[in-house]
Amino acid sequence: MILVVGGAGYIGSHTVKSLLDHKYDVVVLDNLSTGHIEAVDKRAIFTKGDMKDTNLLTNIFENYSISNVIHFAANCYVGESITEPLKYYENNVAGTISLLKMMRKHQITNLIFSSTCAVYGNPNIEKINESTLTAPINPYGHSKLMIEQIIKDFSIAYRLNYIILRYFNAAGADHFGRIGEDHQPETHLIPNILFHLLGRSEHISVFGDDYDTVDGTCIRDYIHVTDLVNAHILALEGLKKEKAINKIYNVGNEEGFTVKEVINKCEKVTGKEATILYKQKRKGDPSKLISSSEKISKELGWEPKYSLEDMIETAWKWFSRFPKGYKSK
Ligand SMILES: NC(=O)c1ccc[n+]([C@@H]2O[C@H](COP(=O)([O-])OP(=O)(O)OC[C@H]3O[C@@H](n4cnc5c(N)ncnc54)[C@H](O)[C@@H]3O)[C@@H](O)[C@H]2O)c1
Ligand SMILES: O=c1ccn([C@@H]2O[C@H](COP(=O)(O)OP(=O)(O)O[C@H]3O[C@H](CO)[C@H](O)[C@H](O)[C@H]3O)[C@@H](O)[C@H]2O)c(=O)[nH]1
Repeated sequence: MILVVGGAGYIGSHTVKSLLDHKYDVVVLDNLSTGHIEAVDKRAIFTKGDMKDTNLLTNIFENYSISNVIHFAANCYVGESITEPLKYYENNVAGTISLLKMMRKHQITNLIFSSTCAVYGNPNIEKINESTLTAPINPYGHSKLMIEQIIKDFSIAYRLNYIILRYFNAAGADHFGRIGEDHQPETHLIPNILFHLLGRSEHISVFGDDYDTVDGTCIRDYIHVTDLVNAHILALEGLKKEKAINKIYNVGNEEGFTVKEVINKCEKVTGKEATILYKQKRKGDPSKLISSSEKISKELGWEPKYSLEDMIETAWKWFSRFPKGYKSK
């Protein structure tokens, strides 16, 4: 049985569905701070609660035969992490320590952890690989890098097999439009462009237009949530065969798009025209992040299947059907 911590969130809920489709039994633990009960597939066992609640974790580990933990739970907004750093260190770092302690106590030895390209900070290179220097520029990135170190040290001292996945920018939704991205407030670029194109906001804000990039706006590497989910399925299978143990992998498309290019692509897919409002740079934003995902391709056989267009199309399908997210269901 797999314990998915944070399984009611955006990436977690898509992963839960796929795990169940792959015939894994799943228990979800989520405090619903940013997640949604409606996003959790009914075939999974759902427990509402916090990963810092040791009694609750004891109950879960005593009642279910958990072989692996997939850990998505975190606060994950770059901007908010600058204004509320303690929230990030407490929930992300202290929360993970609590989870690890309980895993140790109950002899659960397999972990997949959601890290981020934010651990690299603002590297001035074309493609980032796993050996690129880690130098976060915001508390969110710092919190994730601290957790990576804690997991490594924990694994040396006690028995733990781990895989750390450093995702680039997740986007898109389930291809059947059943679940999607629903954050309150939404800070991510693609949903905000699509909300605007749906008529739910007057304009799309673009944060900064004088970065050192082709058109002055930030470059990111967007990866379809389904491709990310597939990386977890492969990681789980890798851990089972012990061939990928204690590794860190980037997960991205190896292609960068500026904010303006993403807006253009959204206009093309939806056939609607956006009104852009240029604003100040957002604090803590690196100018360019593009992945090299060669390592995970070589070692786990992972390949991304979906383009930026696919991400926008599936997100558009989700937002058009459920313009108020899970509340409209
Ligand atoms: N979305 C991205 O582009 C992106 C990129 C890189 C890394 N990540 C990482 O992937 C993971 C999932 O991201 P997401 O976009 O799905 O975020 P999300 O906010 O949609 O999901 C996080 C889930 O964790 C739950 N949660 C938070 N704190 C908890 C706690 N203390 N106990 C129990 N549950 C708790 C939330 O309720 C939510 O359901 C995060 O760890 C994030 O840092 C996301
Ligand atoms: O309304 C918006 C929203 C975003 N942006 C810009 O679009 C780019 C992407 O921003 P997002 O907020 O969509 O994504 P981030 O790169 O800030 O962060 C996301 O990806 C990171 C990894 O890069 C983290 O892991 C994090 O969890 C996740 O939120 C940034 O340059 C941002 O300034 C805008 O111009 N307007």
